[in-house]
Amino acid sequence: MPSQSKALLELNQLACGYGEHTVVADLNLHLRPGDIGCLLGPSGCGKTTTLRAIAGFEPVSAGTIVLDGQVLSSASTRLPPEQRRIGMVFQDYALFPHLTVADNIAFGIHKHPERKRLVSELLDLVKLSQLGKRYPHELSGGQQQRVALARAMAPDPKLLLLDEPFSNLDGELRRRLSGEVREILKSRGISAMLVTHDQSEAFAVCDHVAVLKDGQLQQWDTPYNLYHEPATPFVASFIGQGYFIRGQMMTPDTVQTELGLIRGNRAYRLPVGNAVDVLLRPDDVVAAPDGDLRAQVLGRTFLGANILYQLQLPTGSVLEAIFPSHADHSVGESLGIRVAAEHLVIFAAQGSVNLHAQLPLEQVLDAGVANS
Ligand SMILES: Nc1ncnc2c1ncn2[C@@H]1O[C@H](COP(=O)(O)OP(=O)(O)OP(=O)(O)O)[C@@H](O)[C@H]1O
Repeated sequence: MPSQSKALLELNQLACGYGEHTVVADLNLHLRPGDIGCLLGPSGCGKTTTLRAIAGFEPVSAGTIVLDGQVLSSASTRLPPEQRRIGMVFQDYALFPHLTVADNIAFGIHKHPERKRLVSELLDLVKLSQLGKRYPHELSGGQQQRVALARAMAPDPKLLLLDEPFSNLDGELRRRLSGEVREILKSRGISAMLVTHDQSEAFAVCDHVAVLKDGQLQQWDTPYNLYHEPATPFVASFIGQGYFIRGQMMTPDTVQTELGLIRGNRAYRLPVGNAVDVLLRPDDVVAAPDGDLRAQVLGRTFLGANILYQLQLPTGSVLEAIFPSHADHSVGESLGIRVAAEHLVIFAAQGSVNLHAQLPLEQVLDAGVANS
């Protein structure tokens, strides 16, 4: 997966903030040409600040922002936003209310000799060719967002920045438009960086995602790796669902837990004998009707094709499991389960560790060997 191709956008040891207040520090990431990247993290972690620094609206206090080999920002230089060849799509679309859709799109290319053709192409691309003469207030939210996208694409920027582009839209429209935007960007090979705090949106739209916490980069990786190979406990709990259960390293690739002996698909660097926390996603737990390991249904959420169950183990530990909804279990029912984790995610145990209190060994051994 890692490619040797030259990065389009490089953030190198980037630090930025407001006055003396550093918001983001030591941020390193490289976006490849044609890729859609994402800055994801909880409110206040510095996503918008980073995006605004890339756009040239905020200074950087250390490190560099490099686009296509050119240093745009450093502690001593800042190329003005209009000279960066970067397009921006804002959360509130920021369309000009007194201009038609076509004139909004043409705004940044009014001197271009082929302006008419370009506007017509872009209208087609964003599926608004019938609405060129309308004004923004005559459009739905999703249509306004597509105009904003077309307007940002018109000057042929090297990079598009999108700041929470779907946050004003709800549910189904949000999901559909985010898919459409990905298709539009991919069809033109446009590189983009998007800000969101919505993990499912980041996964649906982006090739690479930076998870930020308190202005620190936790991981820059593909959605698949963030989910299956989170680098830190924060990423593990921020991305997707899951619970940690306590365990003990038995060999470099096996952990003893109350769910039995769980084997990973590689050797881990944690010393044998150490207490660890093992992440179990709902899809890591499968039904084993005749199994010895039992769990009680604490709660259930019907999701259509699947049901998400909250389960309690005999020790009191809680985990989640997702099963197809044709097997319908009620709260209070006892289920046989086993672990089928292909990507075992293990961290050194967090907080105070009392392994024996958490994991009565006889119970562990009674539970048998899972996933071995
Ligand atoms: N203009 C400003 N002056 C001073 N501090 C600011 C300014 N804008 C943002 N901050 C602070 O910088 C930190 C990061 O803000 P930022 O907007 O980058 O976060 P974010 O991750 O985009 O959050 P959200 O998801 O809520 O938009 C916050 O503590 C915020 O209060």
